[in-house]
Amino acid sequence: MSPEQREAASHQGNLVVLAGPGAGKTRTLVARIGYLLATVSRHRSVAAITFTDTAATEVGVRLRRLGMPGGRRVASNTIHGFCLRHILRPYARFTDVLFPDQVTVSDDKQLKAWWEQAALDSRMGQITDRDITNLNKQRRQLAAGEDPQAFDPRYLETIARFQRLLDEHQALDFDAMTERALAVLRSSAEVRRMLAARFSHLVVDEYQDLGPVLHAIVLTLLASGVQVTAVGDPDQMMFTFLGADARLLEELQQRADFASRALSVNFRSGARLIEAGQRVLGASRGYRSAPGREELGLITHETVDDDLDAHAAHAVAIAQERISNGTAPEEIAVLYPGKGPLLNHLKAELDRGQLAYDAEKARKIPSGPIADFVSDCTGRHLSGPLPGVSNRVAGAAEARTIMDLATLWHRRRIDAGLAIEEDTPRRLARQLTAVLDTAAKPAPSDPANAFLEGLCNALELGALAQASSDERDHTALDECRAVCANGLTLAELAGGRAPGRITLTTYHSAKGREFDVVILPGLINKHVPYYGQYGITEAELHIARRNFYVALTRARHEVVLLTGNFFTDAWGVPRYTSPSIFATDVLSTAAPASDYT
Ligand SMILES: Nc1ncnc2c1ncn2[C@@H]1O[C@H](COP(=O)(O)OP(=O)(O)OP(=O)(O)O)[C@@H](O)[C@H]1O
Repeated sequence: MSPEQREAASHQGNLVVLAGPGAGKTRTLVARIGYLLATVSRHRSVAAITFTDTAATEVGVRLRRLGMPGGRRVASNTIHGFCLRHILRPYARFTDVLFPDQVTVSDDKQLKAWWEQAALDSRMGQITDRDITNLNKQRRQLAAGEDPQAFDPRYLETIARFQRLLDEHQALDFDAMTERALAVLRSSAEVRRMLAARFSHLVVDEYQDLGPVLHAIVLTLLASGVQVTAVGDPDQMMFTFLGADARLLEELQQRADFASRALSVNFRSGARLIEAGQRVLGASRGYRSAPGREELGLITHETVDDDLDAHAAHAVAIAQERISNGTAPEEIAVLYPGKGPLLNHLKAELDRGQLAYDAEKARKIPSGPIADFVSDCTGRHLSGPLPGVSNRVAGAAEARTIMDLATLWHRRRIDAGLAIEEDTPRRLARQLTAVLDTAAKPAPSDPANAFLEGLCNALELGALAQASSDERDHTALDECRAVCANGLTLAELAGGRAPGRITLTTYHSAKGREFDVVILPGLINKHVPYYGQYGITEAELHIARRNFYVALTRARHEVVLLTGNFFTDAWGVPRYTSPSIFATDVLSTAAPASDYT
């Protein structure tokens, strides 16, 4: 670990860690949890909240690798998992907060139908998906304690009616979990005391994107004596449309009872690329490359004097050239701003060039506990008996051990009411070994079909999925089978990137990932940043800039910028403009303003 990572990991007391791209957030966070476990009473625990299930699992895996298993002393969850397991299930019954014994998280289709009904009943009329996103954002602000007077009364009524529909059907969505967990905390000093007695620390990752309800939960626990570590990067905030707000992290930073540390070494990218990122931000954050790294990184710029189809053809030609020069296809990403003509042209050109690629959402494995378990088993199957030492799958989380998987499986069987008396993690581990450690060594590019079937049969996953309280599990195995029938490889089922395929994805979905080469076609003003019918607002420009920044900072060695002056928009209207202001910023020779804030 670097000195600044070490210092952040071993700080005493409440802490905000500002970590730029490639700063090794996960490594620092895990080391901090390890440090906290070692320095507080062994009767107390640390709660870690991460953005995704995969990240929550990764924390446990890495702790074990550090030789600090933590066991029951680390509660590593997503925000929803934390609310469910550590607040609602144990404590809701001691308060007036409604919480069904049998938790079923309703699926999106059902939730949409209830939102539509609520909107009709409150005379809001027909609503779109965008309205639902907006209603949910306002619902979060209300739950966090914002003044209802500031909201449109029709919105308020729709939200109240929607919540009544959830109650009537004994149903929940993910927001209801956080809202109700906060209500439990606020309504009972006893519960707050019990949580503070158990958890000495709460460590939260990706704080900039977690929103106002989590922030209110954090402040409530803080006031009850739990120490808090918040890790984040306001420059990479991407969930504004869900209510994320960089001011929440700032609010913690400004408190007298918090210290603040910045991780300014970027272990991912060469110095030239790091500099380019700061030019896009228009501010120097003081980021620098790893000590001793001589390779500066490459910024390649080409002007394309034609429409978006030519940008696509050019991007594909560059990818092909990098592959013929020795870059692995799975280490190349072509990133685009969003749906539209550029994406269609890119797909057509990739097909024409017979370049295998993974497009966002195609061949996507479902989410949820059973699907994650299948992924974890596949990761272990590929890594063999020495996970972490051999066969790391590009883009996948580190493989779990057989014993971890057996414990997970055991827990799921108990939750589903399927456990039998002979079920011990050790016996289950033997069963798992028989399926996962096969005589013939699997290759990441092997089709996943047969392995999935073998796994489902040997572990009776069908019954487990049907009995699960998480609705996503009911369809997860069929969805897995459907993508496997489509030629999914073992590497992909393990949550990684398919060997031999380049990645084609949006700036947004590139978050948290890294590639050797990042190709950015279509950098033309009004296309990037995108101008809607009425132009672009200051706030939208900020969001677009942050998204571009995230895209740019994914590269280890090379960024390719394809700029132009002309494109035909989604309505077939030709637009004559200039190279994207973001690309111009990257290419400008001026040093970024020095205003570290
Ligand atoms: N102290 C270190 N020494 C060497 N390599 C490191 C160190 N810390 C992190 N790394 C490596 O740097 C890379 C970036 O780390 P990581 O992906 O955790 O960054 P991050 O903070 O999550 O970045 P981002 O916010 O951009 O997604 C990884 O390949 C990681 O293994």
